[in-house]
Amino acid sequence: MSQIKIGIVTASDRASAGVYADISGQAILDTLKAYLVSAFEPVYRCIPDDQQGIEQVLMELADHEGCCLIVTTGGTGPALRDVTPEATENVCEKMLPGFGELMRQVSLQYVPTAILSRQTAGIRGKSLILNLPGKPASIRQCLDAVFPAIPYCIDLIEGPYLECDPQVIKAFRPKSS
Ligand SMILES: Nc1ncnc2c1ncn2[C@@H]1O[C@H](COP(=O)(O)OP(=O)(O)OP(=O)(O)O)[C@@H](O)[C@H]1O
Ligand SMILES: Nc1nc2c(c(=O)[nH]1)N[C@H]1C(S)=C(S)[C@@H](COP(=O)(O)O)O[C@H]1N2
Repeated sequence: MSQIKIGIVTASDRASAGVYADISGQAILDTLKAYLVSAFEPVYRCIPDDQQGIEQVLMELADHEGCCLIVTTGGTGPALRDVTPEATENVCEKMLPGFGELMRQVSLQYVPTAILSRQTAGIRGKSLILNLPGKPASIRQCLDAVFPAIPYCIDLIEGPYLECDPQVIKAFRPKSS
C-alpha cells in the first residue's frame, strides 16, 4: 500500500524568517495526528508570503510529493502581502467555496474579524488544498468544522482512504446505494 502523504504549508513572512516559531503549522500536524487513525507522512514547508513561491510549493506537494491533502495556514486576510487564496486558485482546477463559507461562519463564533479571511479550498489533480488563517487558535476551530467532509472528498478525487478516530472527529461518507 502506498504511503499517505499530507502537506502542511505555512505562509508567513515572520515565521519563515524565524521571528516567531511556527505554532500554526505545528497545530495542523497535531490536529491531523489526533484525527487520523491512518498512518501518514507529513510534508512540511514554511515559506514567505510570496504568491509565486506559494504556487510552486503547492504544485510540488500535489504533483511530485503526491499529497492527497495540503493544508495551508496564513496569508488569507486583506493585507497587501496576503496572497494564499490567489495562489490556491491559480493552481487549482476546481474550487470548493463551501469550505471557506463554513469556516468563516464557524469562526464568527470566536472573532468578529473572521469575515476578513478569504480562506478557500480547491482541487489540483488528486490533491485537496485547504486554506486556514494564520492565527494558531484558528487551526482547530476551522478543521473541526470542515474535516468531517474531507475523507469523502478525497475518496471522490481517487485519493487514499482516510480513516478517522470517531472519538475525536466523525468522518461523513454518504452510503452508496
Ligand atoms: N505560523 C504562525 N505561528 C505562530 N503565530 C502565528 C503564525 N501566523 C500568525 N501568527 C500569529 O497571528 C498574528 C496575526 O497573524 P498575521 O496574519 O499577521 O501573521 P503572518 O501572516 O504570519 O504575518 P507576516 O506574514 O506579516 O509575518 C501574528 O502576529 C502572530 O502572532
Ligand atoms: N477561527 C478564526 N478565524 C480567523 C481568525 C481567528 O483568530 N480565528 N482571525 C481572523 C483575522 S484577525 C484575520 S486578519 C483573517 C486572516 O488571517 P491570515 O491573514 O493570518 O490568514 O483570519 C480571520 N479568521
